[in-house]
Amino acid sequence: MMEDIHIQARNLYKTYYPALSFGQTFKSWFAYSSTPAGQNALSDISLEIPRGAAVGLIGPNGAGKSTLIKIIVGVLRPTSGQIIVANRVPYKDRMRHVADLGVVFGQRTQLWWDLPVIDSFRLLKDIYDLSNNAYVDSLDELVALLKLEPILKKPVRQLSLGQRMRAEFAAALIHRPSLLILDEPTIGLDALAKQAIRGFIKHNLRNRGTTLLLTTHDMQDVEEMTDSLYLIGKGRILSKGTLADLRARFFPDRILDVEFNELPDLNTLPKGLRIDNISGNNVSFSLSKSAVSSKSIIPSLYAQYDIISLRFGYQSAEEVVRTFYEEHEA
Ligand SMILES: Nc1ncnc2c1ncn2[C@@H]1O[C@H](COP(=O)(O)OP(=O)(O)OP(=O)(O)O)[C@@H](O)[C@H]1O
Repeated sequence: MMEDIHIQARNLYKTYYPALSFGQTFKSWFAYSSTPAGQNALSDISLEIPRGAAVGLIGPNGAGKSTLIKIIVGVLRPTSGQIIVANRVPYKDRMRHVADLGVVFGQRTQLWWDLPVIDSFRLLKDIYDLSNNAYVDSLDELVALLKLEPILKKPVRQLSLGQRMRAEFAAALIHRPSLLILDEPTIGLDALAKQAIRGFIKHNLRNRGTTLLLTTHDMQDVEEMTDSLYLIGKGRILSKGTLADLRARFFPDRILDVEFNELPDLNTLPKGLRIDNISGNNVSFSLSKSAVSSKSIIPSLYAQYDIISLRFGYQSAEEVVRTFYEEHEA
């Protein structure tokens, strides 16, 4: 069976031209070359996102993520190339497009600032032209999942950022869209509020088949909410795949953190272990996957040393992505 592609971009370019003053515009009519130099925010972007996938778009500041999101949302038109979302061209068919789209921008609100939260939801009911039943079903579900009951009657301006973001998610999903776009959804949130958002996405949204597109600088977001990612730099797609692929490419070794009762003489380590870092009685080792199996290494370490705790891990997503961009720059 052919995969159902939800978002497809082919050879997208977006060039921003500087705004010209009247005088500059007038001059440009007579200049030999009348096209002002533009800046390519996107260069030759092609991607395919299957329905139901959860995809992260990551890249440094200015890489072009927001520009790409705006084209997918339909508020920007590409300079050239093709964008199709659910068989529609977003910027041409905006009414039908937004009816099936939810967006959460961490830095902006879509709620009415001075109104109680519930009034924003009622306004959205009218905007999306939802039936009473559809609205009540969806609202009840979102209020329960996002724990909104205590804040429904509060004006948005009185909410903490964590409360407001939960309300933003409800507003983005009240019409049960098939595509949810999140632009830095956890920015500025404390650890608990981040966890509430990530948990909601992982446990409640993913199993419904909603397609998720996420941009973030927070690699924990990527790790917990997405299955694959596109790495963008200077307006181009530099790589795509899973975090596990990327990790295997840059950090094939596993990490073993050991806390010793007393730092021992580590000259006669079991084969395949390499010391990465020593801090007090804690030692981080690299463990080359091909050389040793964790099953055999644990008993030999315990037999040889006085160990308090031992933990296997992987290089953090942050480190993996940082290394990718560093290598790419080099
Ligand atoms: N309206 C605009 N007019 C002119 N240039 C713009 C405009 N919007 C963005 N740009 C430029 O396009 C490039 C890509 O910007 P974009 O905002 O898409 O990047 P980003 O990856 O979202 O960055 P960030 O992580 O900082 O949000 C940048 O060089 C930016 O300066």
